Amino acid sequence: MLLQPKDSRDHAIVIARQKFFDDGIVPESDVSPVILRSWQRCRDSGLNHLDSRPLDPVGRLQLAESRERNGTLLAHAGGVMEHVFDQIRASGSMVMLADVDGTIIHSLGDPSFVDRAGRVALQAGACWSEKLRGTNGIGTAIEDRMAVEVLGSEHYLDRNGFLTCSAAPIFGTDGELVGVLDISGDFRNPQRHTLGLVRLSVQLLEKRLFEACFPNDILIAFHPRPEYLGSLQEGLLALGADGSILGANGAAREWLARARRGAPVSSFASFFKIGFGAILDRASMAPNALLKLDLREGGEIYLQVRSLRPLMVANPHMQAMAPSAAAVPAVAEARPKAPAAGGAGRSADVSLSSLAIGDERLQRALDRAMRIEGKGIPLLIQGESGVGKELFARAFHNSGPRADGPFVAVNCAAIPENLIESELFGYVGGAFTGARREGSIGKVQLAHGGTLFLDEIGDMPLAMQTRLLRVLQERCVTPVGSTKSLPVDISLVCATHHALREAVAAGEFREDLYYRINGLTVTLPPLRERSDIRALVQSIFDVELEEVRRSGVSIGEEVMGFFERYAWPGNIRQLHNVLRLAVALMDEDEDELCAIHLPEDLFGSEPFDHAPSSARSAAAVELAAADAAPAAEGGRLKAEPRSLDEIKLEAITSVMREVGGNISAAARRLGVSRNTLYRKLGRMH
Ligand SMILES: Nc1ncnc2c1ncn2[C@@H]1O[C@H](COP(=O)(O)OP(=O)(O)OP(=O)(O)O)[C@@H](O)[C@H]1O
Repeated sequence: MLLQPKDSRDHAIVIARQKFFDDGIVPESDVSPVILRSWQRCRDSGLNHLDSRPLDPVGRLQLAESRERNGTLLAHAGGVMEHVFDQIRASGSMVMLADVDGTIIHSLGDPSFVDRAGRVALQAGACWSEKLRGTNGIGTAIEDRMAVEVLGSEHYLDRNGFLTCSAAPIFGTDGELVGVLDISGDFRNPQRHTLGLVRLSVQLLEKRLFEACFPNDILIAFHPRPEYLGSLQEGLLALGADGSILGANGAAREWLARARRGAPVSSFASFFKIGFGAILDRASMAPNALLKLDLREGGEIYLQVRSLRPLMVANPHMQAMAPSAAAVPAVAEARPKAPAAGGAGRSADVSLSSLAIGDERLQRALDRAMRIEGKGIPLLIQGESGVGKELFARAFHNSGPRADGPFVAVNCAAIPENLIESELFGYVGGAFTGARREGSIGKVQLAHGGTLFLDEIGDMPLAMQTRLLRVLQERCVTPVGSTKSLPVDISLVCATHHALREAVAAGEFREDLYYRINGLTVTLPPLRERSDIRALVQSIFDVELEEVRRSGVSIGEEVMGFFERYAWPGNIRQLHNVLRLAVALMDEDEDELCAIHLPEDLFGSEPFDHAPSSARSAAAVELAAADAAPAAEGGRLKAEPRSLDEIKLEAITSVMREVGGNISAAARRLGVSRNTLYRKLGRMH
């Protein structure tokens, strides 16, 4: 459309409306194609431009559900919207965030330019889909998947002619639509550059969503011109440790498609001339440096490695080299824990009696739990992280009458807040954006006839606590998006390392739910306070030896004494990992576990110089816990029994430490290529 003075432009649109609505003429020269396309869509769907019926906002529950589904989007959009609002505060405009259906889920600003009814229409809960409200910023941006400006009379419904709207669609990491950002104000006071501001804000938001989606992967930014690195125009790729492309932002997607002339690009290697391992080596030597690379298809590009987190986890020395990346928060593990490999029997066949190996406090907990088997009394297990709460829960299940039924574990702290509901209760097909067409069965339903284990129940959001309470009271579950309740018969076991009573007092945990889940509470002792450490060490060691088909290996008295005195901040999980690593480090001909098989970071270079006691420095304790962490994660996620490969990976970690994190040196020492080493390290996470 030609740029005209405001009044004459308004006038031209008003005339065009008359031609369109009264005479049925399509005024192509007077109206922009995007508006005209939208008018035609609205007319084809039977919408009357004179329609003035009031439109009710969606119900509170529906709004709450949408806000929960869009939790990640909301979390990142909040700051961006406030920043935008600061820029336009004086103009009396509103900033709005809508979901993919066009429902406003967050709005900022006071629309003093409209009456009360108009104000309601611009608040959270109002739906601005094109189907309901005709041509408008939000609805038309959704339909056309592009940024649009809808000024005054360009709105399809006469009654919306008081508005001017600038909106841009927000795309997720797979290029799917996740929402719309819109700025709306009085049509008599249009602001120049508003559409540009919306576009920029959406780019910023998409960038934040991208970074949040791949916190544990290698991120590289690139652009053909170095001055664009760090700008919103840069391409961003998330890569696995083997160089496979896990995600690309909009700029990267466009650019890759152009560079490969439409052919799919699945890995770094198919794109750049230089090997991925060499890039990472250079980046670890000079973090944040700009690297100039030659492309396979010709030409060159500038690139910056932003996050090396997967490699840093394997190699703590690299953290010091890449401080910006070190700040990337670890993402909670969304998958339920895989069965733990137990020293006192494997999790699949562990029973309450097999856990009893001599500690009195533990014995009391086991006795009490045995007494409530099969009686339908919920069990609450308390204790520090890593003391074996999940193993205890499995043992409780295996020892009771439901042993042949399912044991379903859910880690409430590990599931993003907006997914807990669908994870627990399931959903029907099409219940929300991103939902699988065939729907999904929730964990509560999966546990029907067996045991539902809710780990870290203290971290369950309040809204979910209410829903869970209803399920426990009514013994029925209603999947998201369904109206049908399904009966469920479950035995409930919960675990927490929080003092739940205090959480109740602080109003963070529902009191009624607290009483419902703690029919019986047992508290498992921390490892340092157990009197049966020796027996526990021996039984875990035996299982680890068996896994690598070894026998006839004993534990040196010096080491055993150390184990008994050590503070074990990571409890049995840490002990388990220390023993697993020790077995991997022992040569075939060695028949005694001694100090040299233990992680240096745990005990220092002279293992027994630092008598372990509560007097140990906090830093040393932290180191020990950190040392156990990578293996702990690996151990939790992998199904038993462990393969030789997994044991090798743990040995690689140790060589990496020895060579100070130098990938090339580690590769030389291990006799493999750097790429193989990166691949193996990547597989660990
Ligand atoms: N009695 C035991 N014998 C052998 N291994 C054990 C025992 N108890 C726990 N473990 C091992 O310790 C690790 C941690 O156990 P588990 O996951 O049950 O602890 P947790 O208290 O639930 O931890 P968190 O609070 O972090 O979820 C697992 O690898 C498990 O196999």
